[in-house]
Amino acid sequence: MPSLPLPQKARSDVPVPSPAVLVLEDGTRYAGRAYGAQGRTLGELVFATGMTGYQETLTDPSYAGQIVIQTAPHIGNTGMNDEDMESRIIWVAGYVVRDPSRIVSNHRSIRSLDDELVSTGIVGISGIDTRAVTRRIRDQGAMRAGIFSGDQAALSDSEQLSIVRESVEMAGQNLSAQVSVLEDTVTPAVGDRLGNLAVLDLGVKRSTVDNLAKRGFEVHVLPQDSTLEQITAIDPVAVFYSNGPGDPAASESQVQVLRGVLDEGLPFFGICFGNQLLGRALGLDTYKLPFGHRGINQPVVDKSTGRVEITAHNHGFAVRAPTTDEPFDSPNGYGRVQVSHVDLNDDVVEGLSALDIPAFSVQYHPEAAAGPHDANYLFDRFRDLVTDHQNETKDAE
Ligand SMILES: NC(=O)CC[C@H](N)C(=O)O
Repeated sequence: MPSLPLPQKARSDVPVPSPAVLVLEDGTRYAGRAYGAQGRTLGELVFATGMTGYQETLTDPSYAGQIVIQTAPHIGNTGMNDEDMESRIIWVAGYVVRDPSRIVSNHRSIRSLDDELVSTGIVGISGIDTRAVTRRIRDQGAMRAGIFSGDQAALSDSEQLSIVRESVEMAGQNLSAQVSVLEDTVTPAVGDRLGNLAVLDLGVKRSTVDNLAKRGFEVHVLPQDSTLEQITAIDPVAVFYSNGPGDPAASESQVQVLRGVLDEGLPFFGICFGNQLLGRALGLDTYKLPFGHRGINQPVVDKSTGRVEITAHNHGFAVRAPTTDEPFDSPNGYGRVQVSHVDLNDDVVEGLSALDIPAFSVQYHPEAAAGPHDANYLFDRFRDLVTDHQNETKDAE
């Protein structure tokens, strides 16, 4: 069983670490030390390669149901603060790190990551060679896994493995209800007010709301099960679908609502899960990637300009679209569609643009926190789409 060595001799001033084990569904086991809360947790094991931004990763609702492995070896050194939360809580199902920082050193830090994991009940494991686990997932594909510590560490190897193998797969899961707001929450526009924006909250991040508000939208974050009537009731100038956890193939009702939005002619922008649901509304399928994209240095080309952006990603599914530079017809009759962005590592579709209706989306994160801001122009593109649409509607009157 591959593992990093435990300290050989316990020092009297350092608490003796409790053992923990990471068990993959293929039967591989990695021994480590309990980190954060102790007990048992199950989820899809995914690796994130960002060298910064662990707080933003942990609080990104798109990670619900997933055990996150950080390839960055040293985690927790800047502690936790109130400003970098992407949502109100930590969403990961479990956390796998190599070397947790023993001290917290940042002027903004108000608590340690370890304390936060304990107080919020997130079961983690440290002392793991996270890059070795990552290589395994890269070669074998995404897997279900479990972390067992505390009394759960005493279960036999075969008991632990069968618990992992009986756990739920990510494919087919609709997790939107777990992460969404229950009531409309409003963030006022910053600067000149463009109008109300209806944001369907499938797991929206704070940075996205801030970026939209800065473009002049009064941002109404609406529950994930909002109907078309509830969306149009706020008199929106446009509609936005957020990022979020789960399998886009399992979000039928949100796809139907989006078709209603497109039929109304309302301008639309979607990010990540929102891109996948636009794809489905236009009549395309989604599929599961072998191990997903999660990091902050993915090269993506914007086909309309030829410009390459370095971008932040967090997705395990993608849209299947014809691999052609030419526009193709939407199978659902929404006119021509163009694959607007492509990942240069693996040619995965990273953006869609409808040419005959005011709708576009990207699979990656223009709000990038942490991460480069190369793609931040997409929020301007959305604002311009909305103002152009407003001008065209006025001209037609
Ligand atoms: N960040 C997201 O919106 C992720 C979308 C979807 N859950 C996926 O894994 O592909």
